[in-house]
Amino acid sequence: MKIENINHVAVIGTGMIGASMAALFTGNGYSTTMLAFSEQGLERGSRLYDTCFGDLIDKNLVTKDQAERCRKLLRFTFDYSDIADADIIFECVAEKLDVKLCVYENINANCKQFRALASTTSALSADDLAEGMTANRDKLVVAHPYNPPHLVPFVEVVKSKFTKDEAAKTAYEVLESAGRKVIIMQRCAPGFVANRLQHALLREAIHIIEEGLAEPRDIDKALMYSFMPRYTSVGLFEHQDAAGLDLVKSIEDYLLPTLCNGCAAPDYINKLVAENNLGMKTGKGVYEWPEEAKEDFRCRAAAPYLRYFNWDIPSE
Ligand SMILES: NC(=O)c1ccc[n+]([C@@H]2O[C@H](COP(=O)([O-])OP(=O)(O)OC[C@H]3O[C@@H](n4cnc5c(N)ncnc54)[C@H](O)[C@@H]3O)[C@@H](O)[C@H]2O)c1
Ligand SMILES: O=C(O)[C@@H](O)[C@@H](O)[C@H](O)[C@@H](O)CO
Repeated sequence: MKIENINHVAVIGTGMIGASMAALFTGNGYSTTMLAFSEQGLERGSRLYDTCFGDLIDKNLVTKDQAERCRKLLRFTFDYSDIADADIIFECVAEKLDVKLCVYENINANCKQFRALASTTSALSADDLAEGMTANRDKLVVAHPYNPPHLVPFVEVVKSKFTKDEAAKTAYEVLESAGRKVIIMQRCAPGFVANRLQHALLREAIHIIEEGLAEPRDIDKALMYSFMPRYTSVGLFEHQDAAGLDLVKSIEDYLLPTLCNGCAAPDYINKLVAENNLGMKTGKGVYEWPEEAKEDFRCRAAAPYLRYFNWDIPSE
C-alpha cells in the first residue's frame, strides 16, 4: 500500500536496475522520476521499463490498462532540479565508487527534502559510500535488490555508521509498501548478506572449474536440480537441523579445508574480462549469448519469482 507522505520517488540511473526499480514503484502507485545521463541512457531506460511491463502483461499479472496507468506516473529527466522535491532517492548507477559519489554531490546540491538516499550497490560498503559524501551522510543507506527488483522480492538494507534510523526506516517502509521482503543488517559489511553467500558459492563453483573437476554446464545442472530449489520453500538452517548437526559437523570438518579460500577474482574470470568476454553485454562470457538465448534466459530467470508478484497496482 502506497505510503501517503511519499509523493515523489527518484531513480537515478536508467540501466537494468534503475528501469526495474521505476517499474516497481510506478507499479505500486508512486510518482517516479528517472534521471538519465544521456539520450541513449533515457532511451535504454524507457525500453527496459516497457519490457518489465510487457513481460507482466504477457504473464497476465498486469493488464494493458493498468500498465498505461502506471506509465503515467513515470517521468524522465536529465536535470537534478526535477528531483529537488523527491522524498526518497534510489541511486542505480554503475558499480563504481567515483560515479556514485559524483551523483551524491549533485543530489546534495539540488535535492532538499529527501528522507533517504538508497544506493542499490551490489557490494560497496555503506561506510565507504557515506565517507565519500560531503553532506547528508545520515540519509544514506544501501538498499541492495536482486535482479530484476520488480520481480525479486528480497532487498537487504544496510546502515552505515552515519545513518540515522529515520533514513533506514524510510527505505524499509517504502520498499515494504511495494511488496518487497526487506532485512536491515545490524552493521555494515561488504556484500551484505545475500551477496556474500552468492559470491562464496560462485567462488567455489569457479574453483571446481579451475581444478578441472566439472564444466560450467554440469555445475549449473547440479545447482538447478540439487539443493537450490529446496531453499525456495525451506531455510538453509532448517535443512541443516533436518539433516542433523552431527552430520553437518562431520562433513564440515572433512570438507572445509579443501574448499577455495581465494581473496580476489579468480583467473578464470580475469581471463574472460581481459578478452572482453563480459557475458550478455558482449555476446560471450562463460557461455555464448545470441539474442534468442538472452530472451530465453530472461524468461527463465523471472519464472520462479512470478508467484511472489504482489503489487498494489493503482486503480485509477
Ligand atoms: N545487474 C544486476 O544484476 C544488479 C543487481 C543488483 C544490484 N545491482 C547494482 O545496481 C547498480 C546499477 O547496476 P545496473 O546493472 O543497472 O547497471 P547498468 O550498467 O545497466 O546501468 C548503469 C547506469 O548508470 C548510469 N551512469 C551514470 N553515469 C555513469 C558512468 N559514468 N558510467 C557508467 N554508467 C553511468 C547510466 O544510466 C547507466 O545506465 C550497480 O551499483 C549494481 O551493482 C546490479
Ligand atoms: O544476484 C543479484 O541480482 C545481485 O546479487 C547482484 O548484485 C548481481 O547480480 C551480482 O551479484 C552479480 O554477481
